[in-house]
Amino acid sequence: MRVLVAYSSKYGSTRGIADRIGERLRLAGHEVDVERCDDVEYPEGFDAFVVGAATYMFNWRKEARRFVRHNHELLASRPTWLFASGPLGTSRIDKEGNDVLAGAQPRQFADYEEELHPRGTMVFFGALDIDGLRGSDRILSWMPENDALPEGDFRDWDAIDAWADAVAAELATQPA
Ligand SMILES: Cc1cc2nc3c(=O)[nH]c(=O)nc-3n(C[C@H](O)[C@H](O)[C@H](O)COP(=O)(O)O)c2cc1C
Repeated sequence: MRVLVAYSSKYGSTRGIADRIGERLRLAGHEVDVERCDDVEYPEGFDAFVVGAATYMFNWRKEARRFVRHNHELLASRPTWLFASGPLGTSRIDKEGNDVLAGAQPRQFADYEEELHPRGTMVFFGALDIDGLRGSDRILSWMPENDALPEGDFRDWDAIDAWADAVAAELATQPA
């Protein structure tokens, strides 16, 4: 199947996740393009979609939201998966005993579940390099390190691979 992995990444860590998902789908025999959401020229040419973006201040990045808005009918009519990257740290459970990844779903996903009926949605741990922050994000570098935004690369490649392999397996069952 021809699969588009469309992503929106501010500092590059989500792009890395998108590239990795693309590689896994290719390994499973699919024909895959990995493109920034704003660079996608002909989405109609793909049979299936994986759309992913980083979460900032509880929102999926605007570029990805725009991509979904512009391609709403297409995404709703073909197999589509959504992912977000964001939470930082290694713990799956927070101090209150809540599931960190479930709690980090971007606000938009609830609506997308209703409107697009994606085959799956997923949240992956992200990465943060305080020294690399730009503009107003730099406010974080003036704050003492806190539990919510610890610095480091927390991307869980095993979880990413497992999810991508499940997507690939489901695509393999689709009629060509
Ligand atoms: C200013 C700022 C706000 C953030 N807000 C959130 C948030 O609301 N939820 C979340 O899960 N992660 C949040 N993060 C973490 C980022 O989503 C994480 O660093 C992500 O991996 C960045 O992806 P990128 O490198 O593709 O831009 C925030 C990070 C920064 C710097």
